Amino acid sequence: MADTPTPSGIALHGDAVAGQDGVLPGAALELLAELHRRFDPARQALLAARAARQARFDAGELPDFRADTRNIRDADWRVAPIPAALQDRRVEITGPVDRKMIINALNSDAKVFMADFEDSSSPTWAAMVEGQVNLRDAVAGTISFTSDTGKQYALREDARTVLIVRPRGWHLPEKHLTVDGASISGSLFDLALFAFHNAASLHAKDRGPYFYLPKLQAMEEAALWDEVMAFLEVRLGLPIGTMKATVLIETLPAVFEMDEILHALRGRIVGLNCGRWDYIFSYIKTFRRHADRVLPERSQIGMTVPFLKHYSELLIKTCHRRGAHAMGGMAAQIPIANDADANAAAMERVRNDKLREVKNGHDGTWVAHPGLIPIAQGVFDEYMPTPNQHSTLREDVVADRDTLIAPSTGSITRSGFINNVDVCVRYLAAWLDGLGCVPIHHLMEDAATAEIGRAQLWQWLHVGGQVLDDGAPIDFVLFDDVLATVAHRLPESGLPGQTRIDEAAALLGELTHADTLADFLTLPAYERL
Ligand SMILES: CC(=O)SCCNC(=O)CCNC(=O)[C@H](O)C(C)(C)COP(=O)(O)OP(=O)(O)OC[C@H]1O[C@@H](n2cnc3c(N)ncnc32)[C@H](O)[C@@H]1OP(=O)(O)O
Ligand SMILES: O=CC(=O)O
Ligand SMILES: [Mg+2]
Repeated sequence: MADTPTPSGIALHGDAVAGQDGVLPGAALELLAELHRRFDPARQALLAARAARQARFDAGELPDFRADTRNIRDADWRVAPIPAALQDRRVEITGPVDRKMIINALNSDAKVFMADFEDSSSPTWAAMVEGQVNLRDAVAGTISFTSDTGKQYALREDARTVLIVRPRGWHLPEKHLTVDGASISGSLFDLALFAFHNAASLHAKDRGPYFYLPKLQAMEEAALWDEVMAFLEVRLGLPIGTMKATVLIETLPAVFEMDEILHALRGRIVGLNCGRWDYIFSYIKTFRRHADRVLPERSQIGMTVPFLKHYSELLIKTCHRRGAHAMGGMAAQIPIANDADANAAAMERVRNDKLREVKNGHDGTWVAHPGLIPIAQGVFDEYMPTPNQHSTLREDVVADRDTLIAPSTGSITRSGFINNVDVCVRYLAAWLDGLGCVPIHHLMEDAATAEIGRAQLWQWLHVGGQVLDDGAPIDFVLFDDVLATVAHRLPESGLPGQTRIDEAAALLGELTHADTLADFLTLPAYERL
């Protein structure tokens, strides 16, 4: 690793990648350093608060609404008006920040493209820097790409899809840039660099900049985002409130602070989103020591399971009361080539998922693949003739603490157990190889979906007393045997990440045997990138 000398206190680590000098000029580095010095102590304190809260959950406490913020929940207030470009968000496509993906997504008929530095990105230095280059070119309208087969890609002149960027979550460091010897936060790096390069141009077009904020756990974390954005607005000469945010409610603690999160960002927030996959992961993580709330295998945890149904409906009620969008989430099915029946069944599942969302009152939804846009759009066009449905107040929804954390019934089958191991190893291998989103067994898998399998394996093995539906105990003999079989079989499979299978299996073994559930799979994995 070569270190590149830069302005005082700032160091770049690792081999320089194409486009790095353009993305990280001195002025951008100075801005990042200033952000780090100003805001990193607060970020560290918030991460420590997460750990302290989890320790209380581990000791038996249950999450609940906060007593000290009752006045925020009870008072009548609304979020700032939503800009024209974000009024209608019925279909949002998401995807990692590689060049072809960005062009295809912005050329799609989706209302929004969420360019993702988070769940669907493996944060190699090259991917993070190239992602900034690609987005800068996309905003400038000059992005183009030629594939290995010679296919040319460019933005359509009439492309109208609105860009929203999702930076990494507060927990993730960017180790290739240190300030005074400490890694900068991935969140600050992604958001600030994107704003530095594109804010003026987007603002001039009434297009933002707009952001999706992931994995928040508390209103204080939202308040920190608000401070960061206000600071950047001043530095970049934008009116306060120009940067708009949509917050993913994808952790269990956050569902108890939805009003508070909207309130903390009320000058700039336009909606909340049901990030269902991380939410399921967070439910498992929060209750990792609670044997009475162990979830069944992943295939049995659909959005109609009580704790998920109540969460999504309360999100709609909360948002609409405050004048904010209540965005739905991602169905994991993707088109299946070469098997018409399987494809029809997968598309029907997506359609039913979107139908449930629009009928419940969501204002829009996510798709993982362009082939799903017509399905989602068809359903929302049919049931939502207006740009959004904020007038659906859902005052009928009663979601108290107990319903939001309700235990689930179901089973753990042998194939469900094996599937968790198999998907985790395949996904981790791809991630270590630089791919953050891959199709596995015809489903979209990203960091959030993989976390479910990883956390379940740990919990099933550590909470005690778990058995498969055939009566076999879930123990380390079973796990080690399945892991060895999977790791032995996979190298034959011709998958992305094939060369990292052994490393992925070793990491899963280590994480699953550890006495404590690691907070995020991506933290130990990042050390190996
Ligand atoms: C839990 C969460 O956080 S959800 C949000 C994070 N997850 C995502 O964003 C999912 C993004 N989706 C993807 O990465 C991909 O769709 C995958 C990995 C699931 C499947 O990818 P592939 O197997 O390559 O799909 P497939 O071969 O069918 O792609 C067909 C075409 O659609 C394009 N495409 C696929 N997905 C997307 C997308 N999300 N956005 C734009 N274009 C896309 C491909 O680039 C390809 O283009 P081409 O014909 O010009 O070559
Ligand atoms: O980010 C989305 C999720 O479901 O997790
Ligand atoms: Mg997520």
